[in-house]
Amino acid sequence: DTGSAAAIPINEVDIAYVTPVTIGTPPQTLMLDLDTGSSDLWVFSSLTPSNQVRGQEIYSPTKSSTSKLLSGHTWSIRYGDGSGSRGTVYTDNFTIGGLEVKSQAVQAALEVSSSFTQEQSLDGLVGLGFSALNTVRPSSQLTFFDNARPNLDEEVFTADLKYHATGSYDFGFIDSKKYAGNITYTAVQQSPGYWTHSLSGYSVGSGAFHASQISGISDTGTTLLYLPTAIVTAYYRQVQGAQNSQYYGGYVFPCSSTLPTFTFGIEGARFTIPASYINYTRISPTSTTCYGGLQSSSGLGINIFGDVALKAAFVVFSGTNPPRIGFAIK
Ligand SMILES: CC(C)(C)S(=O)(=O)N[C@@H](Cc1ccccc1)C(=O)N[C@@H](Cc1c[nH]c[nH+]1)C(=O)N[C@@H](CC1CCCCC1)C(O)(O)C(F)(F)C(=O)NCCN1CCOCC1
Repeated sequence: DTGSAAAIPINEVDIAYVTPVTIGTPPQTLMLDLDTGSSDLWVFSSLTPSNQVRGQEIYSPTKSSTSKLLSGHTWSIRYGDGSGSRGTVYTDNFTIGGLEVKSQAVQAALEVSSSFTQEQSLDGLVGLGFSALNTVRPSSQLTFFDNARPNLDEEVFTADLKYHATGSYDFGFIDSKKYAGNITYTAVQQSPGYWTHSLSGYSVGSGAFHASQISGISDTGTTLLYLPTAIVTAYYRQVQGAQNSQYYGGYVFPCSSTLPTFTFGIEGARFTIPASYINYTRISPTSTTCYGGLQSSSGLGINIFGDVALKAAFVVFSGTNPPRIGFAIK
């Protein structure tokens, strides 16, 4: 089997991407954020208190003839930006882009934090990390990818995220029309459950390439690119008027600045992030100060290769044994 679905930016600065999925019988369509940085599939539901729902589509298990309560099971998750949710668990038929998993664990929210309530374009998440990270207790549940894997033509899914445009996620096949040249693969270390791998180095603008192993996670659910402070200061040293603002919690610069590109290595291959991706957003609609798409990871404890980096490439998440991740120019 295979599947293919759209990855649609939820706002004009690509803060996140959502994908249409269907749950249950008859199918209920929700827009979910496919997130390789976590492994819970959770949705706004008919069980979510109405004062916590603001425009989101909800999953109603009682309206689905194929839903089953996974009795006695609960879940609770906290994300890196402090947001979180918790609830109960059903199994039901779940489809992404024509690829169906019967009795997928669907985690129905009984409570969501305010940032989820405020994000009306996001009806929940599909965790595509390793199932070891799933928070359902007493027995943890498998991700959509892990459930689908035995039926996939190839044990892969791919991410083709785009700058200010709709991209795609494919399951079970690698679409050679979506990239140019070869795919360069590198080893993934799957503990504790992220797609953890190394970059082989970086360069700023037309500067020399600095070879160094930089370990981090490729995370479709994180907006920006977070790297070690030394690399980030080297980058912003090239930007007139840039400063690391305590007030804004990161590097800001005059929106009129000319930014250099940023290149990262995967083994021997090189991927260049255009300057426009790093001129992330104005700090407020009328401001002439802009916030960078490359920020320091020092507060996170982990380097995160988020959407700003991933949208510069065609990325193959390979569930083979051992797992690996591939990058190609597009
Ligand atoms: C633009 C921005 C200022 C950087 S943002 O912070 O607002 N962007 C958020 C994403 C977002 C999109 C839309 C609306 C609101 C928030 C962002 O990039 N958050 C990151 C990480 C971060 C921390 N600090 C700065 N950024 C995050 O938490 N990403 C998680 C998914 C998000 C959660 C909020 C909703 C959108 C999806 C994540 O799963 O990718 C993660 F990997 F970072 C994470 O937290 N994974 C949870 C891992 N646990 C480990 C223990 O077992 C359970 C799972």
